[in-house]
Amino acid sequence: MTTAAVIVAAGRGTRAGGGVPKQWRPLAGRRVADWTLERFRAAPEIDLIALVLSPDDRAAWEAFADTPGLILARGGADRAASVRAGLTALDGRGVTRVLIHDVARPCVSGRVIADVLAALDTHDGAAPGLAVTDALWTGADGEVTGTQDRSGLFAAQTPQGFRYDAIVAAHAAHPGGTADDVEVARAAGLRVAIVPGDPDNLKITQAEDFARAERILRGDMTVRLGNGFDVHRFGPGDHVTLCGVKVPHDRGLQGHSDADVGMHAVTDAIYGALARGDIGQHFPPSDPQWKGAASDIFLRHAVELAGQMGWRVANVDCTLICERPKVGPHADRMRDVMARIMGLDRDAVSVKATTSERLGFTGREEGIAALATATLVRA
Ligand SMILES: Nc1ccn([C@@H]2O[C@H](COP(=O)(O)OP(=O)(O)OP(=O)(O)O)[C@@H](O)[C@H]2O)c(=O)n1
Ligand SMILES: C[C@](O)(CO)[C@H](O)COP(=O)(O)O
Repeated sequence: MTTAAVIVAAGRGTRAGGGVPKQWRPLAGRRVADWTLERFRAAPEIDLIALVLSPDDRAAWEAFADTPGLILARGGADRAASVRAGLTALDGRGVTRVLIHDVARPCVSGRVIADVLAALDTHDGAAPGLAVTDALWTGADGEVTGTQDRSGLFAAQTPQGFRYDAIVAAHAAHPGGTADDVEVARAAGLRVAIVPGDPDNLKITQAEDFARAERILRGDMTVRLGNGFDVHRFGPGDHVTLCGVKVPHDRGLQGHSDADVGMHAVTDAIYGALARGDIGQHFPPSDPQWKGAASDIFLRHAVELAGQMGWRVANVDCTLICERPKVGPHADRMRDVMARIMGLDRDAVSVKATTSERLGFTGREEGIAALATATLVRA
């Protein structure tokens, strides 16, 4: 089963104003589109994403051109035409389920994505909806002209999910002019389930919606913590590399890279705070290009990834566990080296050491272990 997302981002955002289409405007430290894409990249169920762009948004085409897992499609004159372009771009890729989402809904949650997909087990389509709770009026010339029955009414959200072949056929058969893809699906006779929507999953439409979305995203989580742990065994050699510093020793540390156990633990703590796996996933030991690699490559990558995801490292704390070599005389140099790599002040980087009282593998001087904690804050 291959699950794709079509994110339609070819609109002009005329109601939001601002001189730039709303998806390219800043929001809580990133662009609206970056938040939306990140939400789908973070969803474990999503295998690939088609991003539908306006031919006029040349900078976006260039920026996203070589992004792995992202297929770019040329948008049309209205939303439905852009959806069709996204669906066509997925043709021949074995897609069985597709979620269609407005780029202008950057606060969509993993819960909503999962619920829509789960409902596709029993329905041809599924979409989040919020039961209307306010009274509904009709009005004209600034006056109320009547009250509408709100029972059974829902406010429709995205992502709207469908079996891929069914929604492609439904769009091909529809003359156009629809509000959303659920309308297209129902016109083709498909059954669409309503799953609980999320009040925070707003569509940025008017200028004032940016402030609400910003509050939601910033309030989402402002601090993240991650931990890292690593061990390397001793082997032949005349030095060890710890937290980027070459320390003379009567043995070396063994590993695929330079075996910098401290820097590896710090790197893993950052990946951990981002919930993005560990060094081995990003730099597989089976790949010969990382043999003997200096570990600053890994740490730089983790810090860059944090930036791309809207986070910055605030501080790290690393504890090296070994009987020898003595770390204390080198600790400040280690802090300086790692601070420079991460773009931090030395005060935000702690390196300390302990023995294990001659107990265990570190006590027997078979290897060195390292523990690290990283704090990330919103960039
Ligand atoms: N030709 C179009 C029109 C709209 N959309 C996308 O459809 C979604 C919902 O549309 P809407 O909120 O109406 O966005 P805009 O069309 O950009 O806004 P406006 O109507 O204010 O211009 C948005 O993600 C928008 O980018 C699209 O991909 N192609
Ligand atoms: C698809 C949609 O998000 C459902 O609420 C919405 O209809 C799209 O926005 P528009 O303002 O109607 O173009």
